[in-house]
Amino acid sequence: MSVLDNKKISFIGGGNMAQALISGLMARGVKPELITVSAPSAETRQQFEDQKMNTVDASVDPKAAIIDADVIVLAVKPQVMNKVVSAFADALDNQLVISVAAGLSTDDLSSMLGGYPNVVRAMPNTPSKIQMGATGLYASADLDEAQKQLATAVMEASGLAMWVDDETHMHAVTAVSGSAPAYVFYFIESMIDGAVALGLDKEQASALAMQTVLGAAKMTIESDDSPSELRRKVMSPNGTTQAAIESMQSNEIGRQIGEAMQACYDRSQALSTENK
Ligand SMILES: NC(=O)C1=CN([C@@H]2O[C@H](COP(=O)(O)OP(=O)(O)OC[C@H]3O[C@@H](n4cnc5c(N)ncnc54)[C@H](OP(=O)(O)O)[C@@H]3O)[C@@H](O)[C@H]2O)C=CC1
Ligand SMILES: O=C(O)[C@@H]1CCC=N1
Repeated sequence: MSVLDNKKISFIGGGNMAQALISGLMARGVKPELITVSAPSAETRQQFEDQKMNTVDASVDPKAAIIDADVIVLAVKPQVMNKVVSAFADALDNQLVISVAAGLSTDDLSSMLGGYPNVVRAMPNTPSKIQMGATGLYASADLDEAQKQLATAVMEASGLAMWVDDETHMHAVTAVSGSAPAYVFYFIESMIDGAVALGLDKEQASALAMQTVLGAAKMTIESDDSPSELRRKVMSPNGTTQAAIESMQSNEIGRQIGEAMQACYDRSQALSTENK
C-alpha cells in the first residue's frame, strides 16, 4: 500500500526532467495509464503514447491535463511558466501542484496560479531517470500533511528526497544537486580527455573514468569514513596521488567549485525576479 496507489499524475511539459521523473514513477509501479503528459509538440507526445501514457496537446486544450488529476507536476522552463499555467489555473480543484522549475518561489507560483495554495516547490536532478535522483522540496507551513506525504512519495520514486524548512535554501539545493550532475559530467569529460592525452584510447579512458567516479561516489555513501578521510587513504606520502592533489590545490580547484556553485545560486535567485 502506497500513497501513490491509483493516483493520477499529470505532467505539464514532457522534456528531460519530466521524462526522468516519469521513469522513477514507473519503476515504482505507477501504471502508465495513470500518467498524463501535456506538451505542444506531437513528437514529444508520441514518445509517451508509445509507452501507453495519456497525452494532451497543450496548444489545443491545456485544461484537459489537469481536470482529472490528483497531482500536477509543472515541468516547463521558468521563462514560460506564467503563460503556461494561466491557461488552466482557473480549473484547479484541490489537486497537489509540484513545480520543478528553477528559481520560482512558492509565492510566485501560487500567484501565477491565481492564489492557489497547494503548491510544492521541488528541485530534482536528471539521475532521477535511473532512480538515483537527489531532490530538495519546500512548501509553506500551510500545506496539509497528506499533500506533503504525496509530494514526498512522487519525488522519492526517483531517489532521495529531502524537505528544507527555509525556502532560500532551494537555491543552495539547486547548486549542490539540481545542476550538479552537470559538474560531475564535466569532471568525467575532463578525466577522459586527460587520459587520452596520456595515451589511452577513448574507449578505455571512458570506461575507467566512469567506473572510478561511480566507485568513489558509492564509497562516500557506504563507508564510515568522510570524503576527506577516503581521499587521504588513497594518498601515499610522496606518491602519485599526492602529486595530483597538490596540482589541484595549487590551481585552487576547491575554490573554483565554490565559485561555480555561487554562480548557480545567484542565477537561481535571478530567475525568480526575471519570471514573476
Ligand atoms: N534538466 C534538468 O536537469 C533540470 C530541470 N529542472 C527544471 O525542469 C523544468 C524543465 O526543464 P527540462 O525538462 O530540462 O526542459 P525541456 O526543454 O527538456 O522540457 C520542457 C518541456 O516543456 C514543454 N512545454 C513548452 N511549452 C509548453 C506548454 N505551453 N504546455 C505544456 N508543455 C510545454 C516542452 O514541450 P515540447 O517537448 O512539446 O516542446 C518540453 O517538453 C525547468 O523549469 C527546469 O528549471 C529542474 C531540475 C533539473
Ligand atoms: O540549468 C537549469 O536551469 C536547470 C535547473 C537545474 C538544472 N537544470
